[in-house]
Amino acid sequence: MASAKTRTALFSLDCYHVSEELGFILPEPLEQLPPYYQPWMDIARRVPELVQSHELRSHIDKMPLLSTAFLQKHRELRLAHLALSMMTMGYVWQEGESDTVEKLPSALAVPYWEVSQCLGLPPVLTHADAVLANWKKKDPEGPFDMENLELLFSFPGGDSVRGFFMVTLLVELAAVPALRSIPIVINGVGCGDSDAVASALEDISQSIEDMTDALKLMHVYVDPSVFYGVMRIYLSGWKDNPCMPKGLVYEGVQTEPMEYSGGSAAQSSLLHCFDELFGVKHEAKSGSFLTRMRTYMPPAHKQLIQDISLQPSLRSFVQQQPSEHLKQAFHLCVTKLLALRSYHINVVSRFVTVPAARARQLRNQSQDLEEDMVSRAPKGLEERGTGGSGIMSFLKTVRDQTKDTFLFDRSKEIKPQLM
Ligand code: HEM
Repeated sequence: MASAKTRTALFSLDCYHVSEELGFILPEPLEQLPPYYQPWMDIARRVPELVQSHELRSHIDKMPLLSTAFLQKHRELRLAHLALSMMTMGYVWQEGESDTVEKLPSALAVPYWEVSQCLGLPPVLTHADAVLANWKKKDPEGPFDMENLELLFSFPGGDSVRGFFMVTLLVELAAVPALRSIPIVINGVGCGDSDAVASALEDISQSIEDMTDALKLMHVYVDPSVFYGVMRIYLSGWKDNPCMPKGLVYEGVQTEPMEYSGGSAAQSSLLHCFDELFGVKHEAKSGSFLTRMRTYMPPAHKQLIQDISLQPSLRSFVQQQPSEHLKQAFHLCVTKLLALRSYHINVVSRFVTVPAARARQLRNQSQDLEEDMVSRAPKGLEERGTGGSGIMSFLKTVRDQTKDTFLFDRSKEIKPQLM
């Protein structure tokens, strides 16, 4: 039996807004705000059609300036942040990269800023909005799967938008067993129980493999040309973005422009948790991008990552213990994480690099560009992720740093599908 001292020191997920069943996913997101906020909801729900008819900006310009005082509960604030984010991205990118805006009007900017302050999120669309809080079950009693899930809000791009956000949601869901095992690993290290740690690490490695399998669904549900040519711009931000070099003025908040990165699954807390748990050390430039991405997460999730990083090192524990079983389990985790990152690079290549090359080729041939969706994609984003990173070099550096976490050089022996 654990002593009172060790019991009080046990690590648990209780205070980090992590759900037992859904992990970082917001459980049962609200679908409606109090009736006072109907003007927001009416516009936010129509973003795809209003962008396509070039009317979103004029609707938002006529919107009343509403008080945020009637938004109290966490789920209300999350829904408000999501709705305001969708409107903001649509407003900024309605005319593509060539005719962006310098200012967000105060009726949008002021409440957006206030809601963001309450939640500790930035005033831009984040992974926590578009994925974690943007879902409902068609049949509330039915399963949490592709057929039974739908979006609360969307962008132009039809089924591919749903596919992109929902597949990402399913990746989050696949990681829940891994999240649940993190306290078992930390507590096992704390009391020197190498069997418990090994078994929890095996569960984590299985869960990471399931994340990779879920990510494979991207190819089923998302059309790369629609992703690249139509919807990707709406995820883009106004930091490190050549289309908006000055950033964006939030009217009524501050006269100076502000810069924020767009939505990216680099803002998902999952891999940040695994990196801290396994002791993956990132190189300076990619590490600082990833650290900056943590400021785009709900504060409780960011805190969890931070607290995992403060625990005694799992990697050193595995090194010191004589158990071969433990070493194997740790290696399996790093191998699966490496395989996930390698597979993700494949996905990015298919959804960004290949369409970008095609768009360049079409431009050089100066063909009838309107014919092809990819050629309508913003040129400024060709080399960049929506989070603003220089894509491939960043992703490959992060993947290679993961390899350095092996206790000894097994990377050649294990042969994950590296590119
Ligand atoms: C079509 C699908 C996807 C594309 C095109 C894509 C693209 C990208 C890009 C361009 C980056 C670089 C950072 C940035 O500037 O945004 C990135 C980073 C990242 N993405 Fe994705 N992504 C996709 C799906 C996903 C999914 C479903 C996940 C899982 C939750 C994910 C997890 C990550 C992570 C964790 C990073 C940070 C780098 C790392 O830790 O390895 N991505 N992604």
